[in-house]
Amino acid sequence: MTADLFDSVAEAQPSREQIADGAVLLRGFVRPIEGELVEAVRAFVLQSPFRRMTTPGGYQMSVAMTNCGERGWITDHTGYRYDPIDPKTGAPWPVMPPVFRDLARRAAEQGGFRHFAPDACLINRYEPGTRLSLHQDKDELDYSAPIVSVSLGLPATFLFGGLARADKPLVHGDVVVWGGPSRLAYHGVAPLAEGEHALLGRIRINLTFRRTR
Ligand SMILES: O=C(O)CCC(=O)C(=O)O
Ligand SMILES: [Fe+2]
Repeated sequence: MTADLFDSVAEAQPSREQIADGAVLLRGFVRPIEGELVEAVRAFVLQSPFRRMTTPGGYQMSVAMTNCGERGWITDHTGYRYDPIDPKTGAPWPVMPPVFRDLARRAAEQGGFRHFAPDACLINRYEPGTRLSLHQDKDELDYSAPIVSVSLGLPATFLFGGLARADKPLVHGDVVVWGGPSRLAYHGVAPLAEGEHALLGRIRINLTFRRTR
């Protein structure tokens, strides 16, 4: 416990960096609640496990995914969509806990977007070698709400708006918020490097909060 207290003084100095028009990087933003977030994800996956979904083109994604919230993002041979039911379990997705809603709202506010109320949280799991190719988040009905994206575990090189931010990888605790003029910016994740994270081991978890309608 004592070591944790000293760590939080030394490391958890949140900072806010504008990365594009309408996009900010909040370093260390979720460090104060990292334990709660990780425990929540552990509980979700008992109900709705990680799975590698298939794209409409028939490819299996290398990122394993699950969701929490009123609706979850899924892909299969018929297309991409949000669905209130987990196709793997036939039941609703795990409920999005207040700590998730609150963090998404607070982060969005730091990006200049007030009253963000996500109804979906996509949970991505990366292992070394896993990547996510460049794409836009555009399966939502209304682009006025931002995207809030939380990084936990191993660091990742985030590609945003055509720029490789290799000089400053996203690390555990960081949050990226993009909306407004950046809402449809292309982004992706370069293949994850080998590593071992103190809390999560050999993985990276990303939480992507969205308002889908
Ligand atoms: O893992 C990340 O940092 C990005 C995830 C993402 O872009 C997505 O889920 O749409
Ligand atoms: Fe995305």
